[in-house]
Amino acid sequence: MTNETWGEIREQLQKRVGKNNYTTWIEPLKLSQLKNGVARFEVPTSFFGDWVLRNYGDHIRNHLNAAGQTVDRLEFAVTTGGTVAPVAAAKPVARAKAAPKSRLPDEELPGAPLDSRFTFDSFVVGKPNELAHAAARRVSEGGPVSFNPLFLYGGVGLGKTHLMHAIAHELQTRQPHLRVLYLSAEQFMYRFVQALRERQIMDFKELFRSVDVLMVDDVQFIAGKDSTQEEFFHTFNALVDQNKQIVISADRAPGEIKDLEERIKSRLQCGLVVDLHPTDYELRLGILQQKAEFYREQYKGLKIADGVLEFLAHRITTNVRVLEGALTRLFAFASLVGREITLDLAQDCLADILRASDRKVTIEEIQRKVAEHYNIRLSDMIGPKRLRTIARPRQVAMYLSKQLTPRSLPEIGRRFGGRDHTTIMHGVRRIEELMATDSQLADDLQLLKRLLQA
Ligand SMILES: Nc1ncnc2c1ncn2[C@@H]1O[C@H](COP(=O)(O)OP(=O)(O)OP(=O)(O)O)[C@@H](O)[C@H]1O
Repeated sequence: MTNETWGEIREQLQKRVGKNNYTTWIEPLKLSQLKNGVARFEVPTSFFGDWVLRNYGDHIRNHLNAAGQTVDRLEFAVTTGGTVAPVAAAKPVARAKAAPKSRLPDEELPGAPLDSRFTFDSFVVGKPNELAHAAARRVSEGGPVSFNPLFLYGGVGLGKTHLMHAIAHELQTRQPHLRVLYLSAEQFMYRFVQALRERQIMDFKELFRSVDVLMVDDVQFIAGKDSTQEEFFHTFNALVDQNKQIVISADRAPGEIKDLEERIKSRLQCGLVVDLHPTDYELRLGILQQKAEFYREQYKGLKIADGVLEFLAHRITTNVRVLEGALTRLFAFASLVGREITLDLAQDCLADILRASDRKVTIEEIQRKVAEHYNIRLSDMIGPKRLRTIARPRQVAMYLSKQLTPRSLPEIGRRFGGRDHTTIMHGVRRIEELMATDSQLADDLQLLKRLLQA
C-alpha cells in the first residue's frame, strides 16, 4: 500500500474521530508494514499503542479493509532511537484490556499540596453536612469502589475542600501504596494546556490514567472550556473503566453547571451526588467551639466571656471561612490589646463582618432552594411548564420572593421568565389560600424560610 493511500485513509479517520483525537492519536501513527493480514504501526510510547488499539483499532482496521487491503490484525511498535520494540498486538475485534501499566513515582504526581489542618478529626459534623461527611469517610476507607464518582457540592466555604483533603490524608495513612492525586480543575486545565504546548500530551494522559484515586476540586471551572472538558471526560472514563475512585467537588449540582457538556453532566451524576447545606446554628457553634479551643492553647491566658461564641454563631451565617476569619481576628486583636474577649470587644472588632453578614435573600437563591426541595430543575422555575408538580413549587418560590425580598411584583415577574405581575400576584394568593388548609405545604414553607434565612 502506498503512503498516499494511507494518507487518504487518515483523512477519513479524521472525519470519524474528530480533529482533536485525530491530531493526538492518528496523525502520529506511522504505517511501517502491511503484510500477511498484519498492519504494523510505529508509535512513540507503549501507552500510545495500547490506547490507539483500544479506542481506534476497529476504525483503523475497517478503513484499511474498505480501501481494499486485507487486514485482520494491527501491531504497534515503539521507535526508540531507530530501534523498534513491539508493544501491542491484538486482533482489533478483541479489545485490549490493558490499562497503562507504567507507574510513575508519587513525587511526579502533579497534585496540589494538602493542608495538614484539613483532616476528619478537625471537621465538625452536623445535620447540614452529615451525608457528605459519611460519604467522604466511606471513600477514605479505600475499599471496593461503591459509587463513582463521589460528587460533593455546596456554596462557598462550606467544607468541600476540607473534606477532599481529609479523604486524601486518610487514604495516605490507611493505604500508602495508593496513588492519590488531588488538584483543582484549574490546575488540571493548566497541566493540560502545558502538555499541549510542550507536546507532552502522551505523558499527561499516561500520568492521569495511572492514578488510583483522582480528586478534582471546583470542577465548575472547566465549564465552557471545550478542549479541557474533552480531556477531562476521557480521563474520567478511563479511570472509571479501570474501577478507580474519582471524587469531584463543585459549587453546584452537576445538572446546574452551565456550559458543561451534557455527557459530562450525566457521567458526573452517575455516582453519588451529595450536597453540603448551608450551616445551621448548632454546626456553626460547634465549629467555633472547636476553633476556640485551638486558639486558647495558642494564646495562653486569653479569656473569652460566656455568650461570645453563641453571638458569633447567631450573627455570622454566610460561611465557615468568614466565621473562622472572625474568630482568628478576634483572638489576635484581644491578645494584642491584652483584654478579655467580651461581647463589646467582638462587636467593635468585627463590625464590618457583622454588617456584611446581615442576610439578604435573593430571588435566585429562593428559586434554587425551592427547586432543590421539590426536586425539580432550576430551569423549570422560569420555564413555561404548567404541570402541577412544577407549577406549585414555582408558586411557592414566587410567594417566598414576595415575602423575603424587597422586590416588586413586576421585578419578581421578570426573574420568573418574564411573567406578568398579575401571574405573580395570583401565585402568591394561591399559596396563601392553600397554606390555610394544606399542613404539608405550610411545613414546607416554614422549612424553606428557615433555610433561606439561616
Ligand atoms: N464542618 C467543618 N468543620 C470544621 N471546619 C470547617 C467545616 N466546614 C468548613 N470548615 C472550614 O472552613 C474553611 C473553608 O472550607 P473549604 O475551603 O473546605 O470550603 P469550600 O467548600 O471548598 O469552599 P470554596 O467553594 O470557596 O472552595 C476551611 O478552613 C475549613 O477548614
